[in-house]
Amino acid sequence: MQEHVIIVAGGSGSRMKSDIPKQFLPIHGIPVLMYTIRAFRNYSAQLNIIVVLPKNQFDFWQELCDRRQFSETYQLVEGGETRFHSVKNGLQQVADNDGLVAVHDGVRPIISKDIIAESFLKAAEFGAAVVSVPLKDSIRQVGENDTNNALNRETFRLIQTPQTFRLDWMRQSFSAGYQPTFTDCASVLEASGYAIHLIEGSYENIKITTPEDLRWAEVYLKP
Ligand SMILES: Nc1ccn([C@@H]2O[C@H](COP(=O)(O)OP(=O)(O)OP(=O)(O)O)[C@@H](O)[C@H]2O)c(=O)n1
Ligand SMILES: C[C@](O)(CO)[C@H](O)COP(=O)(O)O
Repeated sequence: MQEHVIIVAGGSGSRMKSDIPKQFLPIHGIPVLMYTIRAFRNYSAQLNIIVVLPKNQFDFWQELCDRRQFSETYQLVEGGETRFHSVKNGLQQVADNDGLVAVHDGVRPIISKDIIAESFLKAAEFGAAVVSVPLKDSIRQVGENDTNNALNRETFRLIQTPQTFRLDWMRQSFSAGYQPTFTDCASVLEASGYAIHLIEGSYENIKITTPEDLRWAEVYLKP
């Protein structure tokens, strides 16, 4: 079955508050997005890789690639207003309808070959495979008037990417339209009635969101 990945890097990185978009920030001198693309290429030479970036960052990205002689093969696609729209733009570049498509955050560079392989394997079996980890901290729900109450953390999971799906399920779900509650692809497919199969992720598979995440990424990533 043909495998595809849409690596979304079309966001603005507002929480990082950096001068350059967080997907381009250097870790050991190498831009974050290059680690992410390489992780998927190392998984498979046959994988169809689609990278989504804001149109106004294409030239800067090309400069970075030239400077670092980064020559991995992938299709470059323009980002959208929200993550949902960026994924949808990426999906339009996939010609196939029978294969599997993984969606991964461009700013999750510490993704292992084993997790990528498992996500495709389980998506082939269940139709929808989403990477997750159990909570290590306690959890409380906050309410009005400064109230809060304990919840059972065993009943929760933190959701990561890759999130991998049958292509026909993806197309059907993304054609149903955007809802502001969508924070990932799993929520989009769930809204269309598809069951999500959770698979084990990794605590190292962090999403680079705020400045301290960069320091962890430096520790986990080898130059
Ligand atoms: N319109 C958007 C918004 C987000 N993303 C991507 O979705 C991933 C997860 O989003 P997040 O970490 O929230 O990235 P940003 O939206 O860039 O960050 P922030 O929310 O801090 O502005 C990132 O790889 C981001 O580039 C995207 O492709 N297109
Ligand atoms: C897709 C995601 O990384 C799964 O944890 C997350 O939902 C992205 O959320 P964000 O609000 O775009 O950071």
